Parts: sequence; C-alpha cells; structure tokens
Amino acid sequence: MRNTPELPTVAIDHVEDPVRSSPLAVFDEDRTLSGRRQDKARFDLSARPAAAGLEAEEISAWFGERKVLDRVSLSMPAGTVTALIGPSGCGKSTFLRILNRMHEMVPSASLAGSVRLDGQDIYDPQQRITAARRSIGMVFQKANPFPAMSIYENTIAGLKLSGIKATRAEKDFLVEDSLRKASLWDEVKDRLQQPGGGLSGGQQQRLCIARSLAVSPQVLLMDEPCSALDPTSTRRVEETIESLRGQVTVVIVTHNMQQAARVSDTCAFFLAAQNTPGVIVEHGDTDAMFHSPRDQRTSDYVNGRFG
Ligand SMILES: Nc1ncnc2c1ncn2[C@@H]1O[C@H](COP(=O)(O)OP(=O)(O)OP(=O)(O)O)[C@@H](O)[C@H]1O
Repeated sequence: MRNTPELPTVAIDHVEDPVRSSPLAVFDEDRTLSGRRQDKARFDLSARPAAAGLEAEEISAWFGERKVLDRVSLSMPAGTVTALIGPSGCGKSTFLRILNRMHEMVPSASLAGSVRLDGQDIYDPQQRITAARRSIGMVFQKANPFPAMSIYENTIAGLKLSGIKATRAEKDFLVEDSLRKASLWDEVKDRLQQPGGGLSGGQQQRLCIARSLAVSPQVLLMDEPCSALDPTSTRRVEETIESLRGQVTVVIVTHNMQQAARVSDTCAFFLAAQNTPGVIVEHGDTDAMFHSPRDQRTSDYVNGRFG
C-alpha cells in the first residue's frame, strides 16, 4: 500500500448534514415556542439497516497518468464475505477504497465505472459521500483508535460525530453490543473508562471493528486487518467476521491464503502483469477457487508458487 490516508472509519464531511444521512437517526417532529417546526434527531436501534449487496462494474483507476485497475467488475452479495487476494501492487487496496469513496481523497487519483449499494450508485452526484462512508465502513491494516479517548467513547465515536442524541442506556447497550460483536467485551468490560490507546495491538484492532459496527454499516471493508496481529488476535478477528456473516457484507483484502479459505464465501484473484493495470483473473466460490481453479495463474498463486 502507498501513503494513502488512514482515517477513522467514521470520517465526517462537515459540508453535509451528518445527522440527516445517518441510518441510525429518526426524526421527531417538534414545535418550538414560536410554533416553528423543528426536527430532532434521536437514536433508534430498530432503524438499524440490513446488510446490502455491493456491485462494482467496470472499475478502472488511475494515480495521475498511471492506470492501476482495468475494468474490474465484482458482485459482493448481501451478507456474504468476499476475499480479495493477489500479489502486492495489483490494486486490491485501491479497489477496496473505491468501494467507499476513499480513493478520491488522494489528490492525483481518478476512476471510472460504477459502484452500487443495494442498486444505488454511490458515485451518483445526488448521493452524499458521508452517507456512503457510513453505510460502508472500513477497518485498516493498522489499528487507529483515538488513543486518549476511553474505550467506551471510542466505541461510540461515530454516533457523537454524527450528532445523534442517545440516552445513557442506549449508549450502554450500543457499547456492549458492538464490543461483543467484535469479540472484545469480556476483555474490556471492567475498564471501559480507560484509554483505547492502552490496549494491545490486537485489542485496538477489535476496538476499531467495534467502532465501525456501532454505526450499523451495511458493508464492512477490511484492508489486511490481521497483518499486524498475533495468531490469537487473528483468530478473534476471524471469529468476528464469522459472526457478522448474514448481518453485514464483508470484503476483506488478505495475503494470508489460509485466512481467505477460512473466512470467505467467495474470492476474487487480482493480478497485474508487468507494467499493466490490475484485473480480476478469476472469481467465484472460495472452495472452488482453492481446489479446482479454472485459471492456471490462480492455481499457482493459491498454492504459493508465486507472489
Ligand atoms: N497514493 C498513491 N499514489 C500513487 N500510486 C499509488 C498510490 N497508492 C497505490 N499506488 C499504486 O497503485 C498500484 C496498486 O496499489 P495497491 O495498494 O492498490 O495494491 P495492493 O494489491 O493492495 O498491494 P499490497 O498488497 O501491497 O497492499 C501500485 O502500483 C501502487 O504503487
């Protein structure tokens, strides 16, 4: 990966109204003393959206003049886990960042093609960037909790940034629920007010997953989330992915073939031949990709013969 920015998963673009675009907010009609109507945002757990399918169609990407992806199409069905595999530099992370509009944050970057979330083009000019980023969360290779913020506040940081009001009981519920889903609750339940930066690397990564889950994403993108973790932490993250199946659509970039085989339903093998942009050589059912690939290059890669 190159030096693209590592942002919190809940980056907010202040030009837009973050409350209006939040999937967790409902609006109560309220009247001020002068009789003027005003809407008040409040937290509503029942408003949590279901997993959504992602369809990438004919995606090409450039950094300056250099084309790094060429007409890549991939369907990521709702509630499934898709692994993106392939040698270094073939465009997996670039593709992942295109799925939640992070690629466009790199000044020289451009792209062509479309990404549809439940049929809606996230690049449609009518669509808000913040809405796309909130529905499509991201976890990075390097854990990035807010170090001085408590574990409790870290978990619900997205709620706060969205300006959504929640009662103490609702926040407590969300903190526990998100930390449980991220397989971290038992380890931190007695020290929720301690700083997130005081956790181990593996725990920090799971805290970041909990923070992403707390804003109820429909899709969770994970860019080599275990590459800096020990085997135990890796197993916990994989358990989390397993438990999210059906509830959230997960797309994970991994260099670990055993991990791809363990966690994913479908796999996409990316490859960039010398001086050419990355393409998907083969994609399909993970079992088939590992045991009876159609393309010799896929067979060579999954069996460790190159890359
Ligand atoms: N910010 C950037 N500016 C210029 N070129 C970039 C930038 N980020 C990535 N690239 C280039 O785009 C190509 C694809 O990079 P990308 O990080 O998407 O590949 P990758 O398959 O995820 O690699 P890795 O597995 O090593 O993370 C590479 O040639 C890389 O050098």
